[in-house]
Amino acid sequence: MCTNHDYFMQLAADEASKNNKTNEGGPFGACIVKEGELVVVAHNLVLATNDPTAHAEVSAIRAACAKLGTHDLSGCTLYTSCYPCPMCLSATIWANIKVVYYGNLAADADAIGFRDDFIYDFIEGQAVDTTVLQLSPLGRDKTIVAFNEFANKQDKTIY
Ligand SMILES: Nc1ccnc(=O)[nH]1
Repeated sequence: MCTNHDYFMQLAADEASKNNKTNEGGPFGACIVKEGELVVVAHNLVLATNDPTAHAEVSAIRAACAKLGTHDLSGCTLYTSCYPCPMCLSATIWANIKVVYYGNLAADADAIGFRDDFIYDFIEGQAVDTTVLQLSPLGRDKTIVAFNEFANKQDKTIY
């Protein structure tokens, strides 16, 4: 069991290292495992795809969902070379992944120039630089319409 854990984390770590040679994105790798079997290995693709959301974990979730043909990764385990950023943590929860193993800490990512820690601070209202994002309410009377329709919809899917 311990051997498998080490094996899957090594896959994630090697995938992260690859990016230092190919420059497809930051040094982050991840893999998703189901019932002890590898589903996908993925790495950060932010630079290769011009997609700021293409973190290793999101890329792994997208690939696993495509491969398994579902939006629901219940029963899957995520191994990631770094503690997930808030976006990836949310994506993990949305995907119903319940078990995550991480290698590096958010502080380790901060130490090499990534803003993981900063975003956590921002969400907690503790960021020093609050000019990074202006977040204002607007037009709820317009937007609530679709929510009211959904509330009354008979054939809805909740995820
Ligand atoms: N934890 C992470 C931070 C930034 N990029 C990633 O792919 N992963």
